[in-house]
Amino acid sequence: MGYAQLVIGPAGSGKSTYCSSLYRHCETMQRSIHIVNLDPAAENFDYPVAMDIRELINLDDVMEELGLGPNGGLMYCMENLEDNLDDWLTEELDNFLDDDYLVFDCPGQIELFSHVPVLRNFVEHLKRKNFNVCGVYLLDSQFMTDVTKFISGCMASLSAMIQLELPHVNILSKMDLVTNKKDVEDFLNPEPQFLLSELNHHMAPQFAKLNKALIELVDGFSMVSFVPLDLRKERSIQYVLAQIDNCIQYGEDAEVKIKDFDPEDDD
Ligand SMILES: Nc1nc2c(ncn2[C@@H]2O[C@H](COP(=O)(O)OP(=O)(O)OP(=O)(O)O)[C@@H](O)[C@H]2O)c(=O)[nH]1
Ligand SMILES: [Mg+2]
Repeated sequence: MGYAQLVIGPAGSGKSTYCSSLYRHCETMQRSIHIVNLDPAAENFDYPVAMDIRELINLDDVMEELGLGPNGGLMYCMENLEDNLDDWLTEELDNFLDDDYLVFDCPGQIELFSHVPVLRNFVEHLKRKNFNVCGVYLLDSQFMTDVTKFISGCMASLSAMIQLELPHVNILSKMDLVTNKKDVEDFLNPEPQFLLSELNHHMAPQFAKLNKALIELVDGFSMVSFVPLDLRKERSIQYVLAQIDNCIQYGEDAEVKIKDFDPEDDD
């Protein structure tokens, strides 16, 4: 059994920075973790890259040879990854041990988790290879200052969650940039009633029915919950990691072993 985080979220939401901070945190904790680059457009890395999509396909070559722009080129690369799940990915995964912990740093193009099946098939493949996978959705806290932005962020996260069908943890990134913590705290675990009244307050009266339907939808999926992440604080990283570990049952076997061990039995 392996463990994996699929780190997703809009462009610039802090995915790669999160991956490198997580790597350093685990290094300090003497915990083994491998970061995988799934972004064919990435160039600089703050973490050792354990596996790299750029070894499969090169974005510049694709753009030049097929006359595609950066986004079309990226989609082509990701579809190429999808075509190579059974050979390239399988071979690469064979390099890891049975209970290794992999973190996949994904590109930020929203298409990847809205209407193309690439990531979903990628995840299905990981599951077939016996990985416990968690979707880790990053949203920039800078976009979390009023209810309309919050709902729009929830919708994007929800569409990823539905598309991937994975245990899902929402993270509010870049908390160090938030000057007024109170503004954001309102949205970490909000009551549906609070969201609805805020939304009605922001929108013209003819949207009242739509607002109600939106809040019911978001509430119905019980996903209106974000874990704040402040990368300056070890404790914050540790807390986020514990939430994700819990989702993929990482460490539970170890815990059982400790619980089963009764020092009284020793004599
Ligand atoms: N202050 C602050 N800046 C951050 C944090 N995380 C990321 N950034 C900055 O936000 C920008 C984008 O960060 P990345 O980690 O590259 O974001 P990404 O989600 O990997 O972006 P794409 O790969 O392009 O989708 C960079 O300039 C980072 O330095 C954070 O926790 N605090
Ligand atoms: Mg990145």
